Amino acid sequence: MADFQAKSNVFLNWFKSQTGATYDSRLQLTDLRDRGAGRGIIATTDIPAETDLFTIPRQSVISVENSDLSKKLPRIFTGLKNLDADGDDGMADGDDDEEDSLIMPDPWLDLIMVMVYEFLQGEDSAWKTYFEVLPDNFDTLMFWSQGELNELQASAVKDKVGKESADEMFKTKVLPVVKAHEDVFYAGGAQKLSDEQIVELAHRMGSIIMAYAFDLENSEEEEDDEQEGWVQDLEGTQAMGMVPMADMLNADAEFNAHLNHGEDSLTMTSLREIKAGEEVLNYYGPLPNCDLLRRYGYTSAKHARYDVVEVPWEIIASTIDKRFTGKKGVLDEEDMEEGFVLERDSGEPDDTGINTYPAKFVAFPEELEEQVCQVTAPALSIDLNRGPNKAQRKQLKSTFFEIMDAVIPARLAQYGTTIEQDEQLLKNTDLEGRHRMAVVVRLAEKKLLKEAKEFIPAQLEKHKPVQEEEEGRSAKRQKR
Ligand SMILES: C[S@@+](CC[C@H](N)C(=O)[O-])C[C@H]1O[C@@H](n2cnc3c(N)ncnc32)[C@H](O)[C@@H]1O
Repeated sequence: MADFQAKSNVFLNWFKSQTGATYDSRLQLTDLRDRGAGRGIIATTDIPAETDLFTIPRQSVISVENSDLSKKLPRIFTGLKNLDADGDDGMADGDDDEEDSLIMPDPWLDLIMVMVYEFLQGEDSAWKTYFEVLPDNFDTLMFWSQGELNELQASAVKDKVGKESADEMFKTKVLPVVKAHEDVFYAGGAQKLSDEQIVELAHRMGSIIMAYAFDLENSEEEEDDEQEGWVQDLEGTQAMGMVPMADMLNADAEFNAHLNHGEDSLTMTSLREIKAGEEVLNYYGPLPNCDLLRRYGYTSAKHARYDVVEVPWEIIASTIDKRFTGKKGVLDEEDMEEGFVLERDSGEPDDTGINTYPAKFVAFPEELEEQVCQVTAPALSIDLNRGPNKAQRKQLKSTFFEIMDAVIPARLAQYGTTIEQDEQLLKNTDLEGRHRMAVVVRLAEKKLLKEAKEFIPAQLEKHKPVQEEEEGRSAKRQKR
C-alpha cells in the first residue's frame, strides 16, 4: 500500500519535472485498487469546466520519434525508413537485405519495439520512473486461463483473444530484431534475456500499449478534420505513443476530461465541472463490455449501452432448414457473412461527456435480413431478381422475423446459464474478479438477445401478410 502510493508520488514528481509539463494542484493521483481500478486521478476540490488539468510536453511521450532507438536503428521502423543525415541507415554495409526482412509492419509493433528498448535501458532510459507505474500483470483476456475463458460461455469474444497470433508475431518480428542488435538493446549493460523472456517482455509491452497508448494526432485542427464526434479508439494506422499522466486516468462511457493534441504538447481538459471527490475520467470510445474486457481488462455498467452479441449464420441456416424443407436459395460462399452483430442504437455522448440518448434495440442488421431473404425467397416462390411486389415484401419480412423469433432462443440456449441465474450469481458479493466480469459479459449478451426478441412481435404485426390483414379487417367489419 505505502509502496504503491510512494511509486505514484515519485512518478508525479518526475512528471512535474518535465520541461513544459503542468499539473493542476487540485488533482490527486491516488490508489483506487479498492474499487478494482488501480491508480486514478480524483479532484480534491471543485474544478470548473474547460480547465487545463495537466499538460504533457510532446518530448515526454514515448514514441518512435522520441526514442533513441529510431536514431540507432532507423530502418526497422515503418515511418522512418528514410536514411539519417549522413546517409547511414544504422546497419553495417552489405546487410541491407537481411535488415529489410526485419522491418515491422505497423505503428503498434513500432511502439512495442521502442518500449522493449526503453525498458531494457533501465536507468539510462528517460522514462525509467514512468515504467515503475506501468503494470506487470493484466486482467485482459490474453492472460486468462482456459477455465476462466470458459466462464464467458458462448460469447464470441472468446475467439478473439489473439494470444497465438500475438505470440507468433513477437517471435517472428520482435525477437529477431532484438537478437540481431544486442549491442543496441543491451547497451546499458542489461543482462541478456532468453528468447522466451524477450517474447514475454513483448507481450507485456503489447498489453500495456493496448490499454494505455494513445493515437498521436499531429494537432487539434487535423484531428477535427479527420474525425467527428467522440471516437477515440486505437485504429492501428496512426503513430502511437505512451502519454505519461494522460494514461493515469481511468475511463468510462460517461466522462469528464478529454486529451487535446497541440503542436508542442498534449493537454487534458475538463469537459464540465468536476466536483470534489469525483474521479477524472477519460473515454476509450463506444466499446461493448466484451471489448472493454478483451482490451482493458475491466467491465462497466455504463458501457452496457454499447453491448453487442454475435449470431452465427450456422444457427440461422439450421433454423431455416427446419422451417423449409423444399427449395432454398444458395449463398455465394465469397459474399456470405459467417455471423451478424446485434447492437442497440446508442447515440453519442454530448460535448460534456454525458449520454442523454436512450440506448434501444431498434433494428436487426440489414445485411442479415438480406442474407435470410436470399435463402428463403425461393422457398416462398418469390423471385428477388424480378423485384417482389408489396405482398411478397411483407411475406419476406414476416418470414424473416419469424425466423429470428426462433433463432434467438436457439442462440440463448448456447450459453450454459439463463439470465436469471446470472443475475443471481452477480448478487453474490463473493463472486469477484475475472469470474464476475465473465458473468457480466455473458449476461450482457443474453440481455441484448432478449431485447431483440421483444422487438419482434410488433414487427410481425406491422408486416402481417396481406391475406391475414384482409381477414383481420373483414372480421372487424362483421363485428360491427
Ligand atoms: C490507461 S490505464 C488507467 C490507469 C490505471 N488504472 C493504472 O493503474 O495504471 C487503463 C487501465 O486502467 C483500468 N481502468 C480504466 N478505467 C477503469 C474503470 N472505469 N474501472 C476499472 N478499471 C479501469 C484498466 O485496468 C485499464 O486497463
